[in-house]
Amino acid sequence: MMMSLIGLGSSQLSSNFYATKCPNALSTIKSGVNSAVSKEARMGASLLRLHFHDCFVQGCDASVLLDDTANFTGEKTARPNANSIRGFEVIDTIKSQVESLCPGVVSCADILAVAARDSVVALGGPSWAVQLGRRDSTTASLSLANSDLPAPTLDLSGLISAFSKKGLSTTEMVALSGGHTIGQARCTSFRTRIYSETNIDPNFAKSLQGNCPNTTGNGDNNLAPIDTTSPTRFDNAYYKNLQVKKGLFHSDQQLFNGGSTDSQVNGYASNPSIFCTDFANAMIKMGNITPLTGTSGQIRTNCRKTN
Ligand code: HEM
Ligand SMILES: [Ca+2]
Repeated sequence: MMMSLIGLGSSQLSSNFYATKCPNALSTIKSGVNSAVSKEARMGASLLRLHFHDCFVQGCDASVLLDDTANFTGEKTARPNANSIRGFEVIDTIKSQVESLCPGVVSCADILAVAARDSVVALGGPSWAVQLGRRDSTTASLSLANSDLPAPTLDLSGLISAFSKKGLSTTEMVALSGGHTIGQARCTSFRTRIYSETNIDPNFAKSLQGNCPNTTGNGDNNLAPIDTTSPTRFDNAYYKNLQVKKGLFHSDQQLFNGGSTDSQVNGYASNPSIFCTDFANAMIKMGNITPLTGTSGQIRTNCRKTN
């Protein structure tokens, strides 16, 4: 008994945290996600990415959701987030439903973790038991968002160290990168790759150039699917694309470029169920990055601002 009370960090989270405190919390979140994803499939991708961008900055504490104000600087203007992360209105809607059900009980950080899982499921991917009991930060970090969220220009060694800094292994990094099986990216995130790199399928590069002009400032926000084959299906096509040099980002193609992670990409490309298992386990691990628990932090009433 004493041992479980003394439990450290992520071991304080549990999958039944809201079972008596707010029994309908999880079904309410699931309905909110399903309704948003049925209106726009891409929203599933955007919600998955929100959880990732939360957890890599100060841990999974909903810091990413805090709005900038005259006297508060959040993470939304960080380079990887600005003009890019989305889904805040969906989280607002879910939060207000959960608040009317159980005021002051369910954290924004937990809503992000559950919404990420439900998004993956809604798009045909694996499910997992989300660990719960995270609390919300009263702070955010623009500088950590700029330094710790991986850039699409990173080489394999940079990707490995960005994940290692968060306690995630190279194997987990390759599995989590499979999140790029869904969603869209802006021209500015892949322009250099499609005009200057040689480890890219030439026809793939040419077709992307049509909607992403070479000159910076032209079409910067034009979108392309990250998984060119099935952008609204959570499958293993991302890895199959890498095998034929159709990774959209420089960083994606780094996972299959003659280096140490090629064999894992081959494994996931040929065995989708191993990818799904590894992805689910790595998501649980990512969701355990330095949560606030116990009496740390707070349960925000409005995910965009502290109480
Ligand atoms: C491995 C290092 C990673 C890098 C360098 C990276 C980089 C990026 C970039 C540049 C974009 C496009 C942003 C834009 O152009 O607006 C993007 C989108 C996305 N990323 Fe990643 N990412 C990484 C890992 C992850 C992980 C671990 C996940 C989730 C498990 C993830 C999920 C997504 C999703 C779903 C989108 C599309 C979002 C949407 O359509 O709204 N990424 N990523
Ligand atoms: Ca955070």
